[in-house]
Amino acid sequence: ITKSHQDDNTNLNACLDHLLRILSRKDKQGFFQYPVTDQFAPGYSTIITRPMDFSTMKKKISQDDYYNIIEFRADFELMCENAMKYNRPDTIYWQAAKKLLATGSKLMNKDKILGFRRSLE
Ligand SMILES: COc1ccc(C(=O)NC2CCC2)cc1-c1cc(C(C)=O)n2cccnc12
Repeated sequence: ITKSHQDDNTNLNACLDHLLRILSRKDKQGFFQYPVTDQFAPGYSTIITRPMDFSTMKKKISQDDYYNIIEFRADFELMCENAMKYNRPDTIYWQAAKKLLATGSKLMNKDKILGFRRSLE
């Protein structure tokens, strides 16, 4: 019997929720939990055209917005790259983003993703 589209998404969403929890736990200071506001970061919305944060990624999972793990990883990388673009290398935000990006790359490297996909079949 063929699996319904909904089944596929349920497995994928369970996978993505798991990845989000692991990555989110690394952000102990909460710098990536919510959208950055211009109030805290002057000029942020003009410098960063595609903002991303963990709460937005969580909402996208619940709305079935991610077709696969690659799309989820792209949003994660966007979130880290935004922080390394807006903030200078000597800031706590730039350094936190770099560390987070390294964790994500290990967690979602090509082989791991292949393994995930096989487990979804
Ligand atoms: C949701 O975003 C945040 C939430 C809380 C904090 C925060 O607790 N900042 C205090 C630590 C020194 C002030 C910072 C941020 C924050 C993230 C960021 C990012 C991710 O660029 N940021 C940049 C400039 C100024 N503040 C921030």
